[in-house]
Amino acid sequence: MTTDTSATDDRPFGTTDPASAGEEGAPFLRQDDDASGSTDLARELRRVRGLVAGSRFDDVHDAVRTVRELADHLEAVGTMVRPSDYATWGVPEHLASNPAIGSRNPVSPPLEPVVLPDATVRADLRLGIEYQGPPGCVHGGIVALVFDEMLGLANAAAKSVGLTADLRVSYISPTPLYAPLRFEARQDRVEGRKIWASATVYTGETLCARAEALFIEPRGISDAQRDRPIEG
Ligand SMILES: CCCCCCCC(=O)SCCNC(=O)CCNC(=O)[C@H](O)C(C)(C)COP(=O)(O)OP(=O)(O)OC[C@H]1O[C@@H](n2cnc3c(N)ncnc32)[C@H](O)[C@@H]1OP(=O)(O)O
Repeated sequence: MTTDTSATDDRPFGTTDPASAGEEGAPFLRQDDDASGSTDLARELRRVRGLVAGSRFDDVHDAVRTVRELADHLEAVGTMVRPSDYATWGVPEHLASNPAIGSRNPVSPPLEPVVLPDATVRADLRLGIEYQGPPGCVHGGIVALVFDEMLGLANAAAKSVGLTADLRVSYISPTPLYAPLRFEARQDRVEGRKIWASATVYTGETLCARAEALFIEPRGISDAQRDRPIEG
């Protein structure tokens, strides 16, 4: 496997300005497929993940061989991206490998956030057995993961950049698997480098959990980076 050191050029990633969203919201994040098939590959691997975690099998040794061959093939034909290529704000493509929302990461839940005109970010989704914690319910760590991402996106919608410093989740009632879930996050206030944001997840009328978080803007952020927190 070779290493790509030139991953800092312009890529088709970005966000929608809340001002241009209608009442129903507009897709917030743009993570265009790079035409290599990587996004489709991640989609199929998500299916595999759900099937492996949620099925009983008599004998899957043939599948083990197939998947091992696939991994060997990908290792041979791929160009490894170094995390350090994406280590600064303003280099957006790292989003694709994000475990909460990355289009190329098979681990990421099926998050398709929309932004509302008031800069609230909303995501409607269902989570399958691969996200199970208590029987029939979503794992609390997964709820926290989705909250963290949604809160970060709400900051991006409000044109700010922050690292999570403190994240508090109150689990009010179990978050059911396979049920329609609605996550909503919004930025509450900013004081200097401190950013407060909050979020909820409901199934129907039932509040499952809520989150409150403090983010800290990294030192040395420029106005341009603040203005375009994901596009860079
Ligand atoms: C668009 C995609 C969105 C993605 C969202 C994903 C979010 C993430 O996963 S981020 C990863 C997880 N978070 C981290 O790794 C952060 C690790 N922590 C750090 O790097 C540092 O602690 C950091 C940057 C947060 C703060 O460090 P630093 O810049 O030195 O801040 P510092 O100057 O000490 O503090 C600034 C202020 O914040 C306060 N503060 C800092 N940390 C905390 C905290 N944990 N709790 C409460 N207050 C805090 C300080 O008291 C200080 O307050 P004041 O100005 O009133 O004195």
